Amino acid sequence: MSQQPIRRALISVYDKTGLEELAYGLAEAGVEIVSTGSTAARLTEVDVPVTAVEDVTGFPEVLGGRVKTLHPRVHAGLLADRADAGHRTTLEELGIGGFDLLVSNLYPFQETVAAGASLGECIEKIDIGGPAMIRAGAKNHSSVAVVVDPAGYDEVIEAVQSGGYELEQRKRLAAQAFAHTAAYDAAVATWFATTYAPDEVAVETGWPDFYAETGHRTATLRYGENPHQRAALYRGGGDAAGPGLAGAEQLHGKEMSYNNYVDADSALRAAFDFAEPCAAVIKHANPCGIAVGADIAEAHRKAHACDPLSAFGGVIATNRPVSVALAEQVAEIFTEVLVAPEYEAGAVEILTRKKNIRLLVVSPPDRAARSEERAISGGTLLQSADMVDAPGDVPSAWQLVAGPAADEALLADLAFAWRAVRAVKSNAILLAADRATVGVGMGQVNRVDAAQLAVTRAGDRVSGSVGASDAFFPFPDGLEVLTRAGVRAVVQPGGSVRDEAVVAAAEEAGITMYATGTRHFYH
Ligand SMILES: NC(=O)c1ncn([C@@H]2O[C@H](COP(=O)(O)O)[C@@H](O)[C@H]2O)c1NC=O
Repeated sequence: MSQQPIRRALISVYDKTGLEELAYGLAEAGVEIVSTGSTAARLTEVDVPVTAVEDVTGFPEVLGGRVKTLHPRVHAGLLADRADAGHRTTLEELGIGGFDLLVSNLYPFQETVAAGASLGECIEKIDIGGPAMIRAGAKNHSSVAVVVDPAGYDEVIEAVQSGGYELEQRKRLAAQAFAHTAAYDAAVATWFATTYAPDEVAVETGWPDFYAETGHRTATLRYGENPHQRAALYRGGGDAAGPGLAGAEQLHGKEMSYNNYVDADSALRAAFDFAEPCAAVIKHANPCGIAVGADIAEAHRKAHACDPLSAFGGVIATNRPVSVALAEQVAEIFTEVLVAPEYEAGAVEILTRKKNIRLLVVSPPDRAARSEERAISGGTLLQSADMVDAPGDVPSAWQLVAGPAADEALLADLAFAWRAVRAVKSNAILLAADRATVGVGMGQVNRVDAAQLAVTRAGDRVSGSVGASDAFFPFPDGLEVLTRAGVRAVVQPGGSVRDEAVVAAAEEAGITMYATGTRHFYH
């Protein structure tokens, strides 16, 4: 029999959202309710008949709640397969009632850790009895329905009234239940490995001996990077309510594609590296323009001007609300995605004149809070995010290695170029003027070609521009491509064994060159 009537329910919930309505519905349908301590107290307060779990177990709730439901009378009731004659006989002989429904949610361990509670409080918020019950009921889904999310309470009432859940529904509920306890256990294990009981290597390096990433599917995508690839979006469990692209709200446009997400993420990374109003235009995860401006519309105008040809069909991110002026500009350009922290009144109406543009609202991503992951065959690489706060990222920490010191305006352009080059795939050379990119050489396998590409793209604008190189010049040749074309100042990490020759080339060309001591590869 696929449908399983609900006659007896065990309710043990920390989060009491929707509890009363659920209990009224169950009581009205004549379902017997068994509950733990404060869940039972709440139901009694609202006049719902309830049996205390202690009356079922014949054992008091003890040790400050550490032992409430951890009892054979509870677990046999959850684990007995009603289709198994032997199980039924055992329950009868022992006088144990079976449960048809378990409603439970767990102590808020993750929230307690996030709130900075003491280690002792965090330990106390590790739920033991709840996961044990949930896992028991979920294993025995042929007989028991397990509900772990208050959002499912309406469905519980519907099921009770219609004669119980179908087997397929109980299987799905069990799948959700195991996902719930798995994410919970992953959070506990991660906290032990990182904070409470890290091993020696973790203490020394910050990398725990255990790593778990759990997530919920929030979208299936039409396809992956190419039409023959399948793809979906999962939102990180630890990040569930957090900021970032995976939780962005889409206001308009077609469904986001896999490549849209990748490009929008690169665009956000670039735009939010700057404190001033900044716009980044991205294609294939590389910038075709980044600029800062007095306001966001000016920033976008400057970014777009870098390479209008490539900006066609691009993805734009801004680190400021989209103004009406910006909306008017973007509405004129074929744009796949615009992602921003907010849209000012009227901006969305202007942009939606374009049927296909995807408009996303995003809370600023907190990249520092997460390790960056990359799948490799058979494993995963983790690294801390490359932020713009490395020691050599502040111009005051740079070393002047050639030519005269830059004046304020030149230094501002160099500082802009140094930040912006981080958004360019290596090997990267970026040329800028007036705090806007004018030529980007990206993704080359040698630095000379990257320099040549940047110069070619900049065209006439190369003369008087400044250059940034994501890593040192291994030979003078790459730098010479820039100086011959008219670049007047360069910032680069330095540190090549041939630094002397590179500096000599800069001196000979009469340009200013700074060394940052910090590298920003981006692959
Ligand atoms: N120890 C136990 O036997 C036990 N059984 C259930 N719990 C949890 O206790 C909470 C409900 O308790 P109360 O009804 O007292 O608020 C639920 O989050 C449930 O997951 C337990 N608590 C922790 O492990």
